[in-house]
This record gives sequence, structure tokens and C-alpha cells, in this order.
Amino acid sequence: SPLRPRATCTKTQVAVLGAGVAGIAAAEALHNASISDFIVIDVNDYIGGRLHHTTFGKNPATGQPYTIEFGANWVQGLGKPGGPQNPIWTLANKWGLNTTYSNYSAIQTYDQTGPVDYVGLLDEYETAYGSVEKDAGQILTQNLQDRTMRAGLSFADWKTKDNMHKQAAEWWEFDWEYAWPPEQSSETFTVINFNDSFYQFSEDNNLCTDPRGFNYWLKQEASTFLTHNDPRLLLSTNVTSIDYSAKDTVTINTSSGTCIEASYAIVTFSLGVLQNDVVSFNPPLPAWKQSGIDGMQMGTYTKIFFQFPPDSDGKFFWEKGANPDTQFFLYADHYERGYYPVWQSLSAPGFYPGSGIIFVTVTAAQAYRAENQDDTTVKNEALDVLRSMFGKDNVPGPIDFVYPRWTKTPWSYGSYSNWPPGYSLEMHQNLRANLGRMWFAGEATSVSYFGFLQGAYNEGQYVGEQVTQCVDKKLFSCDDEPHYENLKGDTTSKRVLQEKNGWLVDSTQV
Ligand SMILES: Cc1cc2nc3c(=O)[nH]c(=O)nc-3n(C[C@H](O)[C@H](O)[C@H](O)COP(=O)(O)OP(=O)(O)OC[C@H]3O[C@@H](n4cnc5c(N)ncnc54)[C@H](O)[C@@H]3O)c2cc1C
Repeated sequence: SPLRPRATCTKTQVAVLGAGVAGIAAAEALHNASISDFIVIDVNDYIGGRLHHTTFGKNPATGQPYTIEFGANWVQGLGKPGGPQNPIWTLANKWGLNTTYSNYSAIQTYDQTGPVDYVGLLDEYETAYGSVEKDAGQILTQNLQDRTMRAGLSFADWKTKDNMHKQAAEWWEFDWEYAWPPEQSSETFTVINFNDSFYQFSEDNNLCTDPRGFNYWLKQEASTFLTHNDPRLLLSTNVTSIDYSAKDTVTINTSSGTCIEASYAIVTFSLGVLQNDVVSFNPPLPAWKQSGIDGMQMGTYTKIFFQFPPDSDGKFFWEKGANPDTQFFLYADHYERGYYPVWQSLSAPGFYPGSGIIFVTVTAAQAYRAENQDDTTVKNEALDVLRSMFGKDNVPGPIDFVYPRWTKTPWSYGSYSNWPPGYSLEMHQNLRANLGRMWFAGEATSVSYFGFLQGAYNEGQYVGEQVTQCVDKKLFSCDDEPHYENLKGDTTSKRVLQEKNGWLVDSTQV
């Protein structure tokens, strides 16, 4: 009933909204500080959020389906001996997750005429990117104006013009990571983001092919402080509104009419959820917060999976005439940039050998297109691409086919965030800052690692620790994060590059 008295709300000290990486990291920080009075809430029936897998196809040897990852797939930037380690890599190892090194040199290139060797263009791009890095360093250290990655690349003399091979090479190097094209990405913050994972940790990426799913490590980590059937974990619970109008409590309402009254709330919903008004806030978010949310950019990265039968010789069509270790097949379409561009074999050694599974990734406009089309249309388009790459008569009909629709998933609305040009550290801090007792964390609030699992983890842990201090001090309200009502366009001065603005890693030093 709408007249349900407040007294019936479940009461808790901290409500953690979301059981993805950020939410679990926040809850673990509370637990580590001996705060046990918290509740973790998620609309899904599992722990993991965008660490999200499904079963697919059939293992010809066992008859069992394979596990494939609809969401995050790689640990990106592992760590050097003696150097800092990506916390996700540390946890993946702690829980014995199955991963395999992705060898980005094990690539073959194609266009609509079949195999064509333009691998050399990848080196050319990387040389140009080296200049972009120096350029971004200048922008950062001299507090100059940020610009688009496209402008940066152009200044470094990387111009794709109408060369579709170059566009495919650029897609492989850039869009495949950031899920947006260079013109829609900040030069400076792209370089910061790349530095902090791939130079601070390492340039290596390991792909998870664990039958238990990539979120296995997170579930295991959660099980160190949440018992089986723990009443503090409310799965399948849909948050519809958050009332933060009271001085000393935040009230969380769910679609089943239940409510939770907490001293503090940690909101870890994705940027896409926040941008699309899935959850209503009372009072409505102030302009500075709303513009921080609207200014960051949610991407879409869609993996489209096929399982194919082997030929009579037991091999799969992409394995013929290719080095057997080839992991990637890059396609340059004649007309459209990013049209079914990167094909990745899970049949390769170390992944699911013999599986006949190959998947293609699309991003941004091409991902929206694919997600708006029906399965059959997408399957046929992609099969046409495969047939132009490998020969019209060599590609049989698939045994199985599936892809997720991240743009339409109401608990995510997109895949992961990207830093747009002209979005300053102060604007981002407005996305990140708390509103009284309501705090925010997630991959998108991370300056160093936006878009990555380590971003979600670090931010969850950080906010968990901040809230711990609030609870410990039993303060009415603890130290607020700074926010900026008047944005001055000062992007990178020393005044701005501070820990309080989420500048937790000095990217100029890594
Ligand atoms: C396709 C794809 C590929 C990716 N690839 C990689 C990769 O290879 N490597 C990498 O490091 N990162 C990758 N990422 C990014 C990575 O998955 C994210 O950075 C990370 O999982 C985000 O964690 P989070 O806790 O911030 O958010 P989430 O995982 O989104 O957690 C938020 C939780 O809130 C819940 N929620 C949302 N709305 C509501 C509501 N109204 N009520 C209740 N609960 C709600 C959701 O169910 C979710 O569980 C990828 C992401 C995607 C989608």
C-alpha cells in the first residue's frame, strides 16, 4: 500500500545497491572494518553484474554446453614481478580461475576479397600512438586544453582517409578497447586510462575460459564474508526509487513494495542505469550531479557467438591455411568501418580447443544496429562476412548462435563507460561525489580505470572505506567528496589533479 508506514522498512547501517564488482568490493571493505550490519541488493539472481556468462553450444566430446562470457572476458593489464598487480589478476589467481594469454600478434587480416596482409598497419598505428602519448603528456603537465583522440592521431600523422584497411587496423587498436571511435574519445583521458592499466600493471591480457564463469572469483570472494543464504544478500530485488531527503537515513524502495532504511547507501548501478532514469531519486538529483552523469559516455560492445561443425577432416574452416595458433581474424569491410571486424577463435589452443566456437565483436553504432536487428538478420550478415573472408563454399551453417543486447538490458543499458572529449576531471568528480549519505561507485567513477573491472573494484573498495569512516565516527555526516557547481574548464592543473578528485594514480609517473 502507498501508505505503508516507514516503520516497516528493514533497517540497516549500509545498503549496498548492486552485487557487481563495485558492490561486492564495497561490502568487503565494510566487512574488513568489522561492520556487519549491511545489506547488498541486486535485481539479478547472481553475484557479478556485468561479469555475466551463459551456456552455449555443445562440447562434442562430453555433450555438455560451453560457458561463454556475455560481459567482461579479459583481465586487462596483469602486473609485473615486484610491481603493482591488477587486483583482478590477484583475485583471479587466488581463486584459481582458468585464463589464457591473448596473443595479439596471432592475427591474420582480411577484406571482402579474402586474406590480405595489412598487419604492418598495426605497427604504423602504434608508432603514431607513441606520439599521441607524448602529446597527451604535454597537455596534462602544462594544463592545456584536451582534444579528441582523432585530433591527437591526426596530429601524429595517422590518417585513415578512405583506406579501409587502415580503418580496420584503427578499429582493432582503438574501438575494440574503448567501444567508441577516436572522435568520441578524450585524447588525454584515453592515454591516462591506457597508462594506468597497461604500463602500471603490464601490457598482457588474459581471457577467461573458465566453465564456472568469469564471475567465479567474485562469488568466491563474496563467500568469505557472506554465508550461504545470507539474509544480507537480497538477490532478484529491483530498486525503483531512492529517497535521500531525510537528514539521517536513505530509504530504498523496491518494485515488490518493500523498503530498506539505511544510514548510508552505496549506489553502484551502471552509468547506463543512472542515465536512463531507471531509478528515481527523491529529491531529484541536483544539476551538478545530473550533468556529471550525463556527461560521461556509456558504450556498447557486443559479442556475437557462433558454433560451427568441423569439416570432414575434423578442422574448422578458419583453421585451414592459417597458422594453427591464430587467435584473431581482422576483417576490413569495403563500405563500412567496424562492420563485423574482429573475429576471435575460441577453438584455438588454450581456450576451448575443438569447440568450433568463434565470435565477432561490434561496438558503438554497429552494435546498436546489430542489437536492433533480429537474430536471423545479424546471423546472415555475419555469415556473409565470413564467406567473403574464407570463401563462399567453405562456411557451413552454424550449429548454434547467440548474442546479448546490452543497449536494451535494463540493469545496465550499455556495456561500459568511455571518457568523451571535453569532459573534465571536475565534471567527472561530480559523477563520483556523494550526496549526503548516498555514495556512488562503479567502473564509470574511476579516473584511472574507467571501463575496466579494476575500476569497479577500486572504486567500490574506496567508497566502502569512506563509508566505513562515517560509520566508525558515528558522525552525523562524514567528509563529503568535493563537487563543483561552477565548472571552469580547468582540466588538468595541479589544482585539479588531486586525490580528492579521484586522481588516485599519478598517471604521469607510470
Ligand atoms: C560486453 C562487455 C565486455 C567487457 N569486457 C571487459 C573486459 O574484458 N575486461 C574488463 O576489465 N572489463 C570489461 N568490461 C567492463 C566490466 O564488466 C565492468 O567494468 C564491471 O563489471 C562493472 O562493475 P560494476 O560493479 O561497476 O557494475 P555492474 O557489474 O553493472 O554492477 C551493478 C549491479 O547493479 C545491479 N542493478 C542495476 N540496476 C538495478 C536496480 N534497479 N535494482 C537492483 N539492482 C540493480 C545490476 O544487476 C548489477 O549487478 C566489459 C563489460 C561488458 C558489458
